[in-house]
Amino acid sequence: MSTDRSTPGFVAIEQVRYRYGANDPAIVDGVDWAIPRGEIHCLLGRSGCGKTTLLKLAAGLLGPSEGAIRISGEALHGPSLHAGFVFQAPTLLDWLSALDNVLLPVSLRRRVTAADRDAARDLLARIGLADFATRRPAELSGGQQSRVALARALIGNPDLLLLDEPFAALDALTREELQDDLLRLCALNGTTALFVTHDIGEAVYLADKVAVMAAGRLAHRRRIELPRPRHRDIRYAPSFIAACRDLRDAMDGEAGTAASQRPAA
Ligand SMILES: Nc1ncnc2c1ncn2[C@@H]1O[C@H](COP(=O)(O)OP(=O)(O)OP(=O)(O)O)[C@@H](O)[C@H]1O
Repeated sequence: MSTDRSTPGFVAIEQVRYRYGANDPAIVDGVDWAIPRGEIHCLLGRSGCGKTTLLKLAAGLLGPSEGAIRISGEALHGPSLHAGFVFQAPTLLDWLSALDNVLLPVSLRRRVTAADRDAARDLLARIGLADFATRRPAELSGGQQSRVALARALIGNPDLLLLDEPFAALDALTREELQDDLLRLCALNGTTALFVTHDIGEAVYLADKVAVMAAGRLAHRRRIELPRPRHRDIRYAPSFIAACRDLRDAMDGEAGTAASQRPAA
């Protein structure tokens, strides 16, 4: 898609509700959310509050029970062709090299060209894996596997990147490096991203805007005004710490509210 990347509401989630079964409670319960082109928005919330379900709705992997999801103004009726995905586990194919894993989305659609191979090598180089292109996943560390998964999601230069706690299993320092890789690659292509996490610091570091989800609703939203490009030193800035504290308070407040709304045992 070649429309203006500054158009507001590139991703528009409009009054969306979702129930897994017709008589089940709404897991996503009346969510409104607009993500302008080129922005990174983070969805923060405790385990089980509905984050992955909302991400699957945004991906078109689930269809809303009520409401609509639009990408660039068009209602989504199935898996989005314009989105790249990064899941909690890297989910690489063991028998393919790192390079061929990155090229997988292309090879599933058509014959891989020399230009595709160059693009994949370029992506691997940008995330520090230039010398690992021929290695199989088992010969890579967890952090390197996550980098390959990120490169695979970006190979088609998607307009939208959807990430579901992609770095949760990594140690803290590797996670910070991956966050920097992600910010660099998104900035390079103006990629719009929706990133699910339960880590407050990760959300503040990455996001233009953070939404706190509790019991299926977006209970609190906060724009993150920290300058870009962001550097890891910013994590010690008073404004960073204040944003983390505000979001933590929102999560604690919503946890109390959600608990008080649960039926008594
Ligand atoms: N396929 C399904 N069928 C029925 N219920 C489901 C299904 N998938 C998820 N749920 C329920 O929906 C609720 C929200 O799940 P979801 O995975 O969206 O939460 P989450 O916030 O992403 O949690 P986590 O941080 O632990 O991944 C949970 O109560 C879960 O049990």
